[in-house]
Amino acid sequence: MSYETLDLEADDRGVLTVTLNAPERRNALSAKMMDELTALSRAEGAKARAVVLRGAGEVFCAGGDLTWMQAQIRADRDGRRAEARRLAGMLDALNTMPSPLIGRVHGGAYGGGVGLACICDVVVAEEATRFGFTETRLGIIPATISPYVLARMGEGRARQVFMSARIFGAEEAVRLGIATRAVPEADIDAAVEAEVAPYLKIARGAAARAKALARSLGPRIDEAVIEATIDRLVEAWESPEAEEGIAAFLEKRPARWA
Ligand SMILES: C/C(=C\C(=O)SCCNC(=O)CCNC(=O)[C@H](O)C(C)(C)COP(=O)(O)OP(=O)(O)OC[C@H]1O[C@@H](n2cnc3c(N)ncnc32)[C@H](O)[C@@H]1OP(=O)(O)O)CC(=O)O
Repeated sequence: MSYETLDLEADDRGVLTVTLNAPERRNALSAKMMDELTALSRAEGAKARAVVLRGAGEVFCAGGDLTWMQAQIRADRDGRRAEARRLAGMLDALNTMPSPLIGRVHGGAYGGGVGLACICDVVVAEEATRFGFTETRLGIIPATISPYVLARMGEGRARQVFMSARIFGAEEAVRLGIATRAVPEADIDAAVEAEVAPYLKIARGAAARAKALARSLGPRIDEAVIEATIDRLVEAWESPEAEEGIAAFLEKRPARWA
């Protein structure tokens, strides 16, 4: 399959490196990129011995594409639900992909970008990376990503970072359980390679079953939970705060809150 928004590079060990490739928009998750990540997780990604996920340009991923979100605010309810389901479906497809998923995170990860990191089995972050659940600055909430985030950090810490939308560094991301380790910029590729290495020596089927077992025994992320997050995102898009917050970002001005 060919991809417009992803660059794929497979090596002879079965390691597939997937690069989010829309650097001019800071790798924001457009509808096209979501569909391609879903397709990849069921095709090449599912067959790889390990998948490394990274971003082109200055940041790993700026989260959901806010021009796409603004279009949902202006769409009808059925359209909004379908698009929220597109995002939730992509997160579920990646989360249930049997192959080990190793995140190589640099520069910044915001909103859905942190959500992607939370779906990875291992995350190596550059020390200078900035993280943030910035949704409440935009008048929306971390909705479809929230089950994966809660699985990493628990309710108490999620409340703090979700509600405040504060930006934090890579060391704190490690403490919160988002990243496995933080390394200097010069060491990141070697660190990713060190994280990939164990997966080249183990039985792939057993590793996939271990991943599925951990998922089934961890916090419940089933169809009902995913549907509830879709409802919450649709509700968020329907609020006047979303209209103002997203417009303010796209118009490069401070939001005017009531
Ligand atoms: C998944 C769910 C929710 C979300 O994910 S909501 C989105 C959360 N993300 C953010 O709040 C990040 C928004 N972006 C930024 O804060 C900054 O762009 C940056 C990532 C810190 C990078 O800053 P920098 O100064 O390097 O670059 P610019 O701001 O000038 O951006 C360049 C260019 O890219 C456009 N852009 C950036 N981010 C997005 C985005 N998320 N969506 C659309 N477009 C984006 C930006 O507008 C600039 O475009 P120009 O046309 O060049 O001006 C919900 C759930 O959980 O369900």
